[in-house]
Amino acid sequence: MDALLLTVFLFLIPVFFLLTRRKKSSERLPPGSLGLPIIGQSLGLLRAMRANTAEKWLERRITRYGPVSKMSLFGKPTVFIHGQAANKFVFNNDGTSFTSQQPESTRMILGDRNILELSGEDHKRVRSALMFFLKPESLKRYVGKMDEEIRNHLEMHWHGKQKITVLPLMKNLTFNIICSLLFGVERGPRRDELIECFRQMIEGLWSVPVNLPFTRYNQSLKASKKVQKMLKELVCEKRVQLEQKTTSPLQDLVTCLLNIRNINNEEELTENEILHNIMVVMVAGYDTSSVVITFLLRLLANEPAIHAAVLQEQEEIARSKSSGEFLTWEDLSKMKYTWRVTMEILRTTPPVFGGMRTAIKDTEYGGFLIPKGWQVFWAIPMTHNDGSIFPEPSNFDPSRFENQASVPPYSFVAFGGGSRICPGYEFARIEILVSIHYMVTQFTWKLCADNKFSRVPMPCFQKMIEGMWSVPVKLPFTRYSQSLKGSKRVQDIIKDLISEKRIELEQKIASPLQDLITCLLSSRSDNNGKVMTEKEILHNIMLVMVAGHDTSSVVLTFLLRLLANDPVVHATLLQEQEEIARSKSSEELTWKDLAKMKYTWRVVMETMRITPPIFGGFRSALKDIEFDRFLIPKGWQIFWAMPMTHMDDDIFPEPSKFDPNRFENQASTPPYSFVPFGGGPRKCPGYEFARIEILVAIHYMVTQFTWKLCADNNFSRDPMPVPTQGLPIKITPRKAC
Ligand code: HEM
Repeated sequence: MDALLLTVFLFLIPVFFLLTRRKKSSERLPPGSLGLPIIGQSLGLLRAMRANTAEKWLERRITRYGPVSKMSLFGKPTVFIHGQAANKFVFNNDGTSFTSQQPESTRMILGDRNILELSGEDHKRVRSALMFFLKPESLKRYVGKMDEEIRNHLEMHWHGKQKITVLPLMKNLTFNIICSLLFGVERGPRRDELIECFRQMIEGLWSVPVNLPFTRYNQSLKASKKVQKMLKELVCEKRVQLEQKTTSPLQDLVTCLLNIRNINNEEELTENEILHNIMVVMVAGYDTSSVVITFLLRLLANEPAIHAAVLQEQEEIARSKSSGEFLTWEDLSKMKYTWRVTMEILRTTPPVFGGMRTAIKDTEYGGFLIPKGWQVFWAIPMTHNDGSIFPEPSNFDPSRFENQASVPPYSFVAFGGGSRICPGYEFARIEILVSIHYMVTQFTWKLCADNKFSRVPMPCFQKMIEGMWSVPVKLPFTRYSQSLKGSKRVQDIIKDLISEKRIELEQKIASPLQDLITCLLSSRSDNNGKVMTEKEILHNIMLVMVAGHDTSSVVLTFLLRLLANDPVVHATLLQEQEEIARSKSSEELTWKDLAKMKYTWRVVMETMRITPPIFGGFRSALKDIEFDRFLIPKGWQIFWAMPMTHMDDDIFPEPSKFDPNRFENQASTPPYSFVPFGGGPRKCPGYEFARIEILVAIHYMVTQFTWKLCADNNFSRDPMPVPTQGLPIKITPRKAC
């Protein structure tokens, strides 16, 4: 018995110490809550990012819990730290206390030998190989090449255009620069294919890693395989060229990496390391500089004084060059004011919000424990908006970077710091400065739409639409679930809009007929004088958005396809539209002009007969009904399909023939036969709206452009009819627009 007691006692001693030690550690854990299992605070942070209030969200936590707090992000316990000292702590302890932390999806898509996954000696080796190309001494010789790419971009996408959308164009520009300088892939089909696959690949980079046929992650993995295959071929070609001395080791990043040798004269990086790091550089260089240039253009449109000062600096440089001469490294060093403006953009809207590290051992910060395996989250804006470092931080003031030495260390961290500081800094600087040089000296611009921004890569409305016709399985990775999330965001935005409009109506700043929302807010029921509820307005606005979005766009797409394939119809339609155009000076089209577009509308009708955007619809039987001697029981669905009537040769002889003239005498079309807009009390109320938008759009398209189809002509139903390749066309302006 004594022996038993002694054994139990001896067993309990370590357990006691373990428990008390654990208790002490947990007492030293930072304050805060880990929230719900798995979800934690992830949704809150993501929602705040989308609403562009992530800084405020974090500030609220700081007010509540102090400078160091715990939370749970993306399924892992996390310690949030911020400020200059926190930045220093994270940057200086990389490799000793922390390791870089990427989501599983990133590792699988970009490859496990990419620099973000590496630590210690491997990280140093790969980084110094990348830096061999990305250091200023090497990059100096590529300014001219960058210049050529940017001028080309402006020639193709800016000149001759009245309106452009900046962000997608800037992404296109930065990708083209990467292709040219980093991979030596010149313009042409190979570059186009690479761009397409790359876009698909990055879609799923931050997605939930569930590899099922319909997930984004799965699509992204497939695209990543294609990109890797293409890059592998490229690496092989470059290797042969280097061996045959038909290319120089300094030609581009790939040749540079292949040429670096270790002490045994073997390639310093393995094939996988080269591949995975080319991929990471593609991703890192694509989204960052493009965002900075976009925000610079927005700022220059809003701030005439800053624009004037940038222009003056750039014009002086332009005057010192002969026509067609490329910018040089020396020219860039003269762009001091422009770079200060860029730094202030990077301070106020850093493209990278912050980063994550994983603790590789128990570590202490600010008197609290960061347990081994936990994440550390550091956020750049918290330092950039610190008034003790940058006085009046919400003022946009480039002069704060006049004396850069006066900016305290670890305070301006848009490019990170320490051993993982962004190696693309100089590359980004060149592309931003050269782009701005040509943009300000060759163009002026004004903003068309609103100025707001959020931190979401995907437009939420598009996401909502994508899931409309999906199977309603609410799991985190399904289209349906993405769509529900998109819908929530859209609802939030519309709710805000309704509130704003309600105030504007009350204050009589807006008229009841201003738009659909003001109209619905002002409307009263004929029967009882009741107004619509907030929910009714919200849900019906959403419905109108969906109903009006996919339908007219599909009709216009199929019209363009038809007009490219049928020269006779095109010529007749063009003649009608040109007559109308000739009767006008530069004024806008009117209701009367639309009434003259008789032949065009017949073409539209025939397009909708053959390819109705809506396939059909469902009704639910409220009671047992009989149709054609059969019973449709109460509660059953009725499915009616439009094409069956539109293709009925008793009604439309030779139904597969495209013949707009069958609508010459519309009264001759039997009732209930041509039903693209439905019929009865539920007939589409957007009929006239669609008519106007289609006719106005087609008027300007045919009078200003000619076009040819590039790819195949097939289409499928998703459930709307969609050309399988989105209908790429080659357009040529007919006359100066
Ligand atoms: C304005 C443009 C850019 C900004 C603001 C930016 C920002 C950053 C930041 C903050 C980090 C560190 C993240 C961390 O420590 O967790 C980083 C890392 C990195 N950046 Fe950039 N970046 C920019 C452009 C580029 C370009 C053009 C390239 C490539 C040509 C590039 C390649 C990389 C790579 C490879 C890393 C990982 C470095 C490592 O782990 O050692 N970046 N960037």
